[in-house]
Amino acid sequence: MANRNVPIPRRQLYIGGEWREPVKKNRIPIINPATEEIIGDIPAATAEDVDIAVEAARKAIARDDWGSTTGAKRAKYLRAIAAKVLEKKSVLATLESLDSGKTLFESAADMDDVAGCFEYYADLAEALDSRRKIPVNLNSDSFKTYVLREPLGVVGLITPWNYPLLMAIWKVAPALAAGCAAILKPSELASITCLELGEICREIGLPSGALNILTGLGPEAGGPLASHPHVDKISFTGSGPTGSKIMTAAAQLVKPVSLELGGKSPIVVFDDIDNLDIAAEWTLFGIFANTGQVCSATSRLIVQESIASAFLDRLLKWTKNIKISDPLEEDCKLGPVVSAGQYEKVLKFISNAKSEGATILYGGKRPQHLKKGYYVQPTIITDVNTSMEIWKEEVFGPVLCVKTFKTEEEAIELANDTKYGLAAAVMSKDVRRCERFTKAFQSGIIWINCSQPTFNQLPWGGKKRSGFGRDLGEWGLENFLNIKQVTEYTSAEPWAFYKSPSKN
Ligand SMILES: NC(=O)c1ccc[n+]([C@@H]2O[C@H](COP(=O)([O-])OP(=O)(O)OC[C@H]3O[C@@H](n4cnc5c(N)ncnc54)[C@H](O)[C@@H]3O)[C@@H](O)[C@H]2O)c1
Ligand SMILES: NCCCC=O
Ligand code: NA
Repeated sequence: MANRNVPIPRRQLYIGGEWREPVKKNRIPIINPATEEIIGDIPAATAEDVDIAVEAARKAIARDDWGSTTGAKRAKYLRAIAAKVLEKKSVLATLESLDSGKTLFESAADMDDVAGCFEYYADLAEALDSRRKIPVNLNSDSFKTYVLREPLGVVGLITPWNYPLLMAIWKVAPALAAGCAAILKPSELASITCLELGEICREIGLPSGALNILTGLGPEAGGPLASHPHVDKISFTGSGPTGSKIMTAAAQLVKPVSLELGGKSPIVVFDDIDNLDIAAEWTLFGIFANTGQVCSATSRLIVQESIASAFLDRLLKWTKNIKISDPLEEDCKLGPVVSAGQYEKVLKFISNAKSEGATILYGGKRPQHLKKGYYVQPTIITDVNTSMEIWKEEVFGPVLCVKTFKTEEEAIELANDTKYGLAAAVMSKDVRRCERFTKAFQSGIIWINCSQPTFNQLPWGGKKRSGFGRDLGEWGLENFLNIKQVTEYTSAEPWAFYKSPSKN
């Protein structure tokens, strides 16, 4: 077991490069979901703190050391942050697990991803210097034109708890690479590592106000950020209902938003797969990794009827082998869900499925050997029909529902039978068929013969009610850039649209 006695730092809000007590001095308890114990507290920002942070960010934009630096200089800061994250990886990973219930293995992998994401956007920040001003040839003797890419300004980043630091960094790294000044509002359910990012920024000497971190409740801290007149954009990751509120607030000021929301993603398994075990493992990884609290979790298994029984049999064998324990224990593969609220919500989805007539093939309860903590067994549900809640709604927990199909057409129809459109997976050795599914799936992310692998270079986001806009890749950087066209009249001749008064 890793050292669970890692002290939980008592931090304040990180504003203008320093720690600052919230104006109203309120704090929110930190709960370890594995023990249900209070292990510390975080500051609770309100509208007053948002105002102070926005002012600090505006000053940073106006200063030479941030707003008008080169991408190459900003890249140095990003690389310094990446190096510090790696230096502190073990403590950060432990804190992430204590706060969110994520297995230590996954938390450590997240820290590598966090550092990799800063490195990736450092490369893009450097490359931006040569793309900052692009001439556009009009074949005109009278006009010279070019297009500028400039930082968008002050940006608000509102993020969820499922990958507490990683989801924040998917926005922080490109925002800083672009030269914006950012205000990060992480989830009140898991904010520790985001506050530690503040300490890292302080240690590496990030110019003050370039990144500000306001922990606090959604409506109290996130709400005023979304509706602030001097915040130029909101980039949000979280649930659909909150996304809708943020879009409504932003709409009042015609403020741009990007929304990364939930999903109910399908994984379609065909009978031509060579190896049932390989497909079974990907299927389980697609829904039980991070205890199913993944926006892109492939939570609907659509399996060809001819192999359904054999495949379910294999899934059960693999599922029974998953170690469920305190996330800091070695080889733990399934920790608790994040909070009491999430625990109740997941169990309610399972009991509703049962009362609607579905069969709980495996799991569905608290594991018997764990008396405390928000643990839910990995759960597989069969006899599902398309009108059931469990087929339609995002559970955000370790719950897989299963349907069978006979034909390819039927599989596509079932896969797209959702209001969401984040991700979709197909398992088949038929290359042409995989191409047909790639085209037919109504989603932003397609996995072929796998589920969930995620790379910094690739765009991340969905369609339908999974939101719009893209994080990651070059698209993630474009989110934070203003495109400005510049047109110069270069002719010595008059424009001659009006009759010249000197000719009267
Ligand atoms: N598409 C993606 O990339 C992606 C990634 C991770 C999570 N998610 C989604 O996130 C959801 C789970 O995360 P969650 O429970 O933290 O979501 P949530 O919507 O409850 O909270 C997300 C963030 O919004 C803040 N917030 C809440 N109410 C607010 C308000 N009125 N105004 C401004 N901010 C407010 C919260 O404090 C938190 O920081 C799931 O639906 C999941 O699918 C999506
Ligand atoms: N692999 C990272 C997925 C992020 C969404 O929840
Ligand atoms: Na917590």
